[in-house]
Amino acid sequence: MLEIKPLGLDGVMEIVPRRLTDERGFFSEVYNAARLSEHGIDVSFVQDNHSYSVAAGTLRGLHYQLPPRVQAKLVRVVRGRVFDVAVDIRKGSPTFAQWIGLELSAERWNQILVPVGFAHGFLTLEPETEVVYKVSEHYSAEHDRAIRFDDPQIGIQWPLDAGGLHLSAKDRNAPLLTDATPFDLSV
Ligand SMILES: Cc1cn([C@H]2C[C@H](O)[C@@H](COP(=O)(O)OP(=O)(O)O[C@H]3O[C@H](C)C(=O)[C@H](O)[C@H]3O)O2)c(=O)[nH]c1=O
Repeated sequence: MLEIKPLGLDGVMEIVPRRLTDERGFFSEVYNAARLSEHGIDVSFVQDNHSYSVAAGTLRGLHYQLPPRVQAKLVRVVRGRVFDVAVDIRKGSPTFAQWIGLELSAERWNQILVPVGFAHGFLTLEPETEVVYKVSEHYSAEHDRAIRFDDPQIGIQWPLDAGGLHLSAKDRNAPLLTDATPFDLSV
């Protein structure tokens, strides 16, 4: 019922659930804990989020929550397309500051699993894009943190086109990874 592909950074996976089509349209189990567990993915999610971005070129991220409110995320696009990015921010990790990017779209029907210890962000590639995602820990404004999307130490190759970039003030003024709140996510 689903395809799972490691993306080359510790635990970051692409997941593609099947769409069962008939003359009416399709049906898809977009989240099934037992199916994921069969593939060794045992994350309990406690909150569903839904973000809608009007314009292409909207960049949300890079975000994470500090311990003890760290979050794993299961992200998918139900309308439009995004370039989705996970960054390893675990102090002491051999792949610290490395990133993985993946296009998620309603058409591809694919998802990305972002484990605890990774910052997450996405750039919308079409207007009117809707992203829905599960998180494994409730939102905590006190533990919510951001890192600059264009941090040279990380070096994400965002597919920016000539259009403007739409950022929140929080993201525009986010610190670099080196100046981010010191934390040890390997706990
Ligand atoms: C994340 C979150 C936010 N909020 C409130 C806080 C603000 O009043 C408003 C917008 O929050 P923010 O600007 O942080 O939203 P995004 O920029 O889309 O943040 C998300 O962007 C990237 C892609 C992520 O991975 C995170 O899940 C999340 O940080 O919603 C809540 O009430 N609950 C929540 O779980």
